[in-house]
Amino acid sequence: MLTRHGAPSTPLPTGRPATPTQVALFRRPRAVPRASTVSFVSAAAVGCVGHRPWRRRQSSQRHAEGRCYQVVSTESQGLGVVATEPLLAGQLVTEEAPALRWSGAEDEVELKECFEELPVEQQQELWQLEDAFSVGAKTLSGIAFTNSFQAGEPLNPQDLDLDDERVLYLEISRFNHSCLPNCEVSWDDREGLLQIYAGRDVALGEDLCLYYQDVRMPRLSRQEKLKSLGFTCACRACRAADRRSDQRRQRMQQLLGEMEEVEEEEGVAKVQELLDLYDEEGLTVLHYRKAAAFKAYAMSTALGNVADAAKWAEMAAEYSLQCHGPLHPQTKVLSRHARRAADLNG
Ligand SMILES: C[S@@+](CC[C@H](N)C(=O)[O-])C[C@H]1O[C@@H](n2cnc3c(N)ncnc32)[C@H](O)[C@@H]1O
Repeated sequence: MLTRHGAPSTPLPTGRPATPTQVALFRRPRAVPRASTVSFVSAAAVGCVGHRPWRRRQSSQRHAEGRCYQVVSTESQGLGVVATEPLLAGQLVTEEAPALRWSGAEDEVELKECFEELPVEQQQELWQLEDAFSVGAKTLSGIAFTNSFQAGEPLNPQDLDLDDERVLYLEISRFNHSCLPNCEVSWDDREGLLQIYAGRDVALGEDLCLYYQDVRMPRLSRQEKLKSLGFTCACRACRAADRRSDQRRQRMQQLLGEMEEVEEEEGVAKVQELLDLYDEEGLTVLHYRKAAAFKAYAMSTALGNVADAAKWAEMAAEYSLQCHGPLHPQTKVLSRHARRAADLNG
């Protein structure tokens, strides 16, 4: 919340992705029937906002020819996902209903009971998923540790709580992590769907990757954190081990910390520096940019700078449109702010 700046009391959209996270134990999960409406989406323009087109075409059937991606074997990351056609920034890549949804802790026996309530076909699919934790034979909890997401879109990373609801998806589980991701997730609370959007334009044949954790830190810190998720990151950024990249990400981390304390005027300059660093680093994550723009909007509002406030609000709304789509509550709220700020600016 940015209320202490006297700016909008709207919850601040943050850059925290819904990440597959290790959960120690499990409580009774609920089996969620797999929606027959799971849709796979490919490209076609139906709308255009500002300089960044927002595009989607929805296929109502779940079949291969409706998809814009394919699951393939990768060299060093097991299975992964590649684009089977060029994608545009802000394009909905896929959305999926969870196969399992449970309150995320404590009882493996109950997890097993719940798993057994799933139709056999789904049980078999679930056993095919990666298990990065078990030594020898796969276990259900190992699969859940490796592939589940936290349900919902918490406002702050600190909100992450092991009791939170967890969700597991059969298809989306195949998206690998990258510290230079080109896709990001959005939670659709209305239907419990997880959606994946292209964070930038993507070429045919490119790997489609999410980020399982905040990637705005130097390589060694990223690697250490990812080890707790059971693997050593082999993404392009980690393989490159570039000293300048580490310096940029170190500075991002520093700026994000400073932003919590800073005076508004200095804060807007820091947001701009952060966005410039994202550009230099090729870090296209729309959630990060949306959060930064919203922060600058709030601070510009507090400073009474209506022209800047209108510019930042429009930017935040546009990023939200691209990483959440037009119906998401954050997009609606940010669009309202953008309209109000534009009116004030005349
Ligand atoms: C959610 S699964 C992703 C799909 C998985 N590759 C598969 O074969 O089903 C997460 C697992 O994929 C692998 N993985 C994902 N991103 C990776 C990366 N950047 N580097 C190395 N392994 C990765 C790790 O084994 C990790 O535990």
